[in-house]
Amino acid sequence: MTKPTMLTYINQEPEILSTILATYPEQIDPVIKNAPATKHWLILATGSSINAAYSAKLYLQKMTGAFIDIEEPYNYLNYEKINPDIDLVIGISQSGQSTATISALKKVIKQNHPFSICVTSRPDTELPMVADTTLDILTGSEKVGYVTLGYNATVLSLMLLGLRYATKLDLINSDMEQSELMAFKSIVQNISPTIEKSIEFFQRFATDFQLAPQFTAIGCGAVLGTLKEMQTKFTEVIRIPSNGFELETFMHGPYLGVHENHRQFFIETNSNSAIVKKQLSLKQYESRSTTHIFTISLTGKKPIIDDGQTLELMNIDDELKSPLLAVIPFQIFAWYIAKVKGINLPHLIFNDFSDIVHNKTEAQQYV
Ligand SMILES: N[C@@H]1[C@@H](O)[C@H](O)[C@@H](COP(=O)(O)O)O[C@@H]1O
Repeated sequence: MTKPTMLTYINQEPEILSTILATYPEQIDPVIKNAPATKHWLILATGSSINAAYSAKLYLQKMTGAFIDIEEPYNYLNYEKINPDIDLVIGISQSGQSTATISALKKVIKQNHPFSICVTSRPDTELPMVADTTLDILTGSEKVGYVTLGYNATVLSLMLLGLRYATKLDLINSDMEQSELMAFKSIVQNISPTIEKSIEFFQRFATDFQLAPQFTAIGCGAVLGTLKEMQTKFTEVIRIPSNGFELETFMHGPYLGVHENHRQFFIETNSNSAIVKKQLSLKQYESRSTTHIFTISLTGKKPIIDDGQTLELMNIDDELKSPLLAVIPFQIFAWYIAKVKGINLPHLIFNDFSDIVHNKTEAQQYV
């Protein structure tokens, strides 16, 4: 049997995310069956899983009306004071074996006794044993450590958890629930065309990307998690300086690092006009220093600056759902850029890492 690659898993996203939708609400109902009404949520996760949490956060917040904090578990465990108002905690670990997430979740449960949910692809591991209930993201164990499928399955699973929870608590009615589901369906149906368009876009700019010494992605709102995932994925596989910055954050320091070979990606979503204007002014300013500016658009509008370097994706009216498609180009680019740069991803490196630093309860069997 041939070994799966990152691309194998990216190509499974249309099918698995459709399955997640098709099993709604049966998959989620048992998870929230005993959940009380809550107001202060805490999400603990690291790596791609915390990026997924940021991607779902604004949608979750809108649906549930809860205040949602997201924390890196190791820092939280060792330094932070636990807010006594936290009444629901979610620990996310796709492998179920990130040690800091397990320990931080235990600590919050011990102190506050909140309702606790584990989100994972492996319900048979350590993290689910700590929580009241487990939401399985239905991907099975992802054998490639540079996760792609698991990231997006986590984003959708979290969003649907929020949708069902809001329905259960009568915060939204069933018509609204159905219309949200229809919107998710049309986005998920668009994953395959988005993969194709992203590959075509990569092919057009393959040499430009291959020669890149540095990548930066910029955007705001719900795509904050996408920007962080771009940073994680590009660093993991392309292994050159790669950062994702919130729009305003970029304007307070990082802009000074621009140079003529800097590759910049701007993510455009259906934000309000003031944000659109501000982002455009930054893009125009940056284009004075580098010609390597690319835009990923989810607005359905023709680019204001028609520079031929815009990847026009589906129009997503509700910008809070944009992360589900916005990440696809970065996953595709990460895989193909690593390839053209001659990085042999199936050749595993730092194989003794987990054994020595104990970031996971056991070494992962990646391929
Ligand atoms: N290389 C992987 C990352 O891709 C992953 O995001 C992180 C967190 O993993 P988990 O979601 O299993 O807690 O673990 C590893 O470091």
